[in-house]
Amino acid sequence: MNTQDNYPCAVKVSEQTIKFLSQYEVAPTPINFSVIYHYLSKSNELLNQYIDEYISWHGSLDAVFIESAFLEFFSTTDQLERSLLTPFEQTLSSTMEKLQTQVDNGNEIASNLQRADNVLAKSTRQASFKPVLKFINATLAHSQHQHQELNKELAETYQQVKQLKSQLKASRDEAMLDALTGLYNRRGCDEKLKELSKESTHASCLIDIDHFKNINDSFGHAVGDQVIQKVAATIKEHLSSTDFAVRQGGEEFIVVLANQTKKDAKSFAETIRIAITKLRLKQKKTNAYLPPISVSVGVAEYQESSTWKSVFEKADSALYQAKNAGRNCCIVM
Ligand SMILES: Nc1nc2c(ncn2[C@@H]2O[C@H](COP(=O)(O)OP(=O)(O)OP(=O)(O)O)[C@@H](O)[C@H]2O)c(=O)[nH]1
Repeated sequence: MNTQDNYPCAVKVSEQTIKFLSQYEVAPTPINFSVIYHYLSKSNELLNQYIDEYISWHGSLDAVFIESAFLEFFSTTDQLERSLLTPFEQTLSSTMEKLQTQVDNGNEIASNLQRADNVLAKSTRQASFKPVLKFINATLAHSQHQHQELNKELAETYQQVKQLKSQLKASRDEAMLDALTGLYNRRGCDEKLKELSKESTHASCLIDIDHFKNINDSFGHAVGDQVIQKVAATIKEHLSSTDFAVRQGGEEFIVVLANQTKKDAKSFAETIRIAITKLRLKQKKTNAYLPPISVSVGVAEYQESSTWKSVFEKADSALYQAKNAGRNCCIVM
């Protein structure tokens, strides 16, 4: 059953999941919910076999087994969010709505009872109904109180799910970033490239710090790291909202300029190159200035029939030429 894009179907399976879990007296926690939701939607044959075998052998289910199924069949944060948190959040939200409707209905009944009570108060003949009315009122009040308490608990769980989702998003975003510079890493680069239109023209700049080994050798690795950070910050300052920058590794960076040509990229690369030559970096320990820094840049263009792999290879050849041409320059291919 494909519940992915089918909201009514997903709600139905969510409700069946809650019933199923309560039948086996297993709490509807996000993990239990997710595993059984997938089991009932028959989205994974192996998962179904795994659970069916356990039930036929033990005649029951328990949270420890369900957690083992979770570890076996669900692992990445993406799966976790898609398969577990989102359906769980939807079910919680629809359950809360239903409860609220019941509380509202209860309020209406309570006000009707109050009206009946007022009428009876004026009549001495119907006095025997009064204790009955009182009993119904007390039962209703008790049930409403329970509903409200349950709703409060569900609202708290709902908040926890929301928090978990934003933590997952933060950790997913973090996994796409380079820890030293805050630019995208290779994985982030792959993800960002997927967002670009395959039919448009884009440009790529490959930027490499010149003679970086000398900086490390003369001032140490920590200063080398600070130079990398400074160059990354300079690149970042010049990006528009549609561009993105990547630390490809070591002292090499990629900038992708969305919907721009290699001519645009050349002028962007020149701006960056000049800005970097103007940096005046001081070593904190000695207060001495570091020698001027420069970068070489290779530019290549993505067109409709290109692959990004071929574009980066072209940019790499252009960068190689820029290094051979004496560095501190930009070559377009
Ligand atoms: N500080 C620091 N150094 C790094 C890092 N990653 C790589 N390196 C160093 O960067 C240096 C790169 O040196 P090379 O590839 O020879 O290039 P280069 O000295 O910049 O010379 P050209 O590119 O030819 O101008 C090596 O010494 C690496 O050890 C890093 O994360 N931090």
